Amino acid sequence: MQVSDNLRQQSDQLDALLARCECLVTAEAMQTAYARLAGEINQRLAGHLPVVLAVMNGGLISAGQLLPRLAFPLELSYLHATRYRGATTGGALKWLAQPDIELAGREVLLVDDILDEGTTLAAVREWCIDAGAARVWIAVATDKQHDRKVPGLTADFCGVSVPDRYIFGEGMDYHGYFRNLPGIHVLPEGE
Ligand SMILES: O=P(O)(O)OC[C@H]1O[C@H](OP(=O)(O)OP(=O)(O)O)[C@H](O)[C@@H]1O
Ligand SMILES: Nc1nc2[nH]cnc2c(=O)[nH]1
Repeated sequence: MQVSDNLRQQSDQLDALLARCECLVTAEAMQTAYARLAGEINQRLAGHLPVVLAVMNGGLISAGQLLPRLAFPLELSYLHATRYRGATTGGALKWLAQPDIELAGREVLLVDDILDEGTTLAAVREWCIDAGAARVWIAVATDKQHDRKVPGLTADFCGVSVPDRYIFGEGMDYHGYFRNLPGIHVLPEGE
């Protein structure tokens, strides 16, 4: 099948953009961060039979990196709550899918790619508590450094701290693309 000129052009533009972007955290450094994060989670949650919830879409890669490194029985499900939907600034949270595991009385580990302002994880944590979760833990691959966080919301487990810029890779997108990129990348300043 022939790729349309339009798609080919878009693909070339994305390649050109990526070539101008800066890599903030290398793929190797992210592997080290996932391994440390998993070690911390193993220490805290082994024996608790937690429910691990990947926060889609961004949490897909973090969950995929962490889960094989968790050395205890757990149940896995996912939820899809989004407020950026391809944009570089956040809007209202929209739920697209809720978890299919009963959370009452369970310890729940939310896994996501980034804690930015915290609106997403605060709402998801609240939802889990309303569903009867005994305790909600938060694990993120990245934690963005600024003073706009939802008060009281912190990650229990964090891979790397990142500066206050729009980043992508390791599950995070740029207009829907680049989630599959290993490592953390930023747009050139001012773009
Ligand atoms: O801390 P916040 O400011 O709320 O931002 C963090 C959220 O933003 C991203 O999700 P997004 O809404 O982009 O959906 P996606 O996972 O499908 O990319 C990311 O995966 C987090 O869930
Ligand atoms: N891709 C991406 N998604 C986000 N969601 C919240 N902050 C960010 C960010 O910096 N990059």
